[in-house]
Amino acid sequence: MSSAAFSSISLDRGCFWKDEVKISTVRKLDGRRFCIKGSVASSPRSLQFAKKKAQKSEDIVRVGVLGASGYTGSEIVRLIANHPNFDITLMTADRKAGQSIGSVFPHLVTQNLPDMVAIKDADFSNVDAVFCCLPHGTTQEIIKGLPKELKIVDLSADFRLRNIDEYEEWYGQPHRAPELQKEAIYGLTEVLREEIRNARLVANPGCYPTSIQLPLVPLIKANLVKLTNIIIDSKSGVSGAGRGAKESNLYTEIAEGINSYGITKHRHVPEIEQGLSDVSNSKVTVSFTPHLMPMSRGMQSTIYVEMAPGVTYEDLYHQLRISYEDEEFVVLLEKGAVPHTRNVRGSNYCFMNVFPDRIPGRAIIISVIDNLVKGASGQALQNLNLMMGFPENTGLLYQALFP
Ligand SMILES: NC(=O)C1=CN([C@@H]2O[C@H](COP(=O)(O)OP(=O)(O)OC[C@H]3O[C@@H](n4cnc5c(N)ncnc54)[C@H](OP(=O)(O)O)[C@@H]3O)[C@@H](O)[C@H]2O)C=CC1
Ligand SMILES: CC(=O)N[C@@H](CCC(=O)OP(=O)(O)O)C(=O)O
Repeated sequence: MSSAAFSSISLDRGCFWKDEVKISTVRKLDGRRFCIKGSVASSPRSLQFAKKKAQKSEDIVRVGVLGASGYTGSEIVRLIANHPNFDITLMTADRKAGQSIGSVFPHLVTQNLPDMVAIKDADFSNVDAVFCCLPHGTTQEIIKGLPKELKIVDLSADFRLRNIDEYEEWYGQPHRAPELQKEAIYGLTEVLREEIRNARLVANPGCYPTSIQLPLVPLIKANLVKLTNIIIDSKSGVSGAGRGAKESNLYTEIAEGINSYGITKHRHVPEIEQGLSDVSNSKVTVSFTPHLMPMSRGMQSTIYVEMAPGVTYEDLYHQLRISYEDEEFVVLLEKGAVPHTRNVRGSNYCFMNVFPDRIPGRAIIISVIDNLVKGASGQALQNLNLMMGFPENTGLLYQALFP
């Protein structure tokens, strides 16, 4: 089926309400229907009700956002505005310390939140959990100094690599909190859900590794693809590089063109290889080339694989279908439908599909996410929901922005 045909297919979501809780029914693109159990209401009236109800039962988690003045921090603030059980009690910034969130991000001006403070002035006595949205390197020192009872979801790369020598090799600096590294759980939600549920410190995956591991992990686990010769070509929106001013990210440098970068040495390579090796029980290596696209958010990974002997494209499609049919945020499109970044923009969904290559024995996989949501803050919220015992989808049921 062509991409034009895909635009006429609807996800056919329906819903009903029970005790102010929204129960959604969804028909996946292959026609089967399932229920999203107990999705919390997202209408403003019901949201207020849910918050009041939660306050009564003291079911509110007090959340700190470290690095709220950055792109991923501000996405956390946007998402939590729709969360019935999470309240932000602390936000930090560096250069923008002392400012309100609305003055730094005018789209968040309606949020009635405390001003952002410098980390050194942060008071954690009113905080149960933090999202750490800081640059790598800085993060290890800061997390080391946080109260030990805090639950932490770290969006940086500082605790993703189990091997601290590998961290030093790829990040060019020694690991400054190796004792915490041992405790950290890698936060690829759909793959490590049970471990994440019981974790105190979660290392949220990088955006490229999320878009790549979600399709490859089930296929590698099922021994359907060869572990050699995996070629990955990824493209990212510019927000992937953060809000800090850099000459190479000026409009004039980015618009009307694309460029590859980090060829053979991008620091997500060891993270991708660690995740794929874990599920195959042998060392997997990949060729990975990222590209910068003239768009603000969105990410696509195109993955070329050689299938194991006797395996067909139909087997890959079937495996992805059974792996993700009960997952809310990973959607395998109908056969032939092409994933578009714009169809996941602003949402926590990963859309994917697999195509037979014209070269016998090979297949092409495409997956798309919003780098700031499923690739960062959305997945982080999904993880904190699990760590705090709430339904994983709470506060995350946004459809993509369109157009
Ligand atoms: N952008 C993306 O798509 C993704 C990003 N990530 C990771 O998430 C983390 C945050 O990324 P992003 O939001 O894009 O980055 P930004 O550059 O947009 O924001 C960084 C934040 O950290 C603060 N900060 C910077 N230096 C310090 C410091 N020395 N001490 C305290 N605070 C500091 C900044 O404050 P101020 O602005 O006030 O100076 C700002 O709030 C990074 O580790 C990034 O790699 C992960 C997945 C995807
Ligand atoms: C477009 C762009 O520059 N993207 C970033 C990746 C963003 C990300 O996920 O980085 P972390 O591993 O630090 O969390 C990069 O290539 O470095």
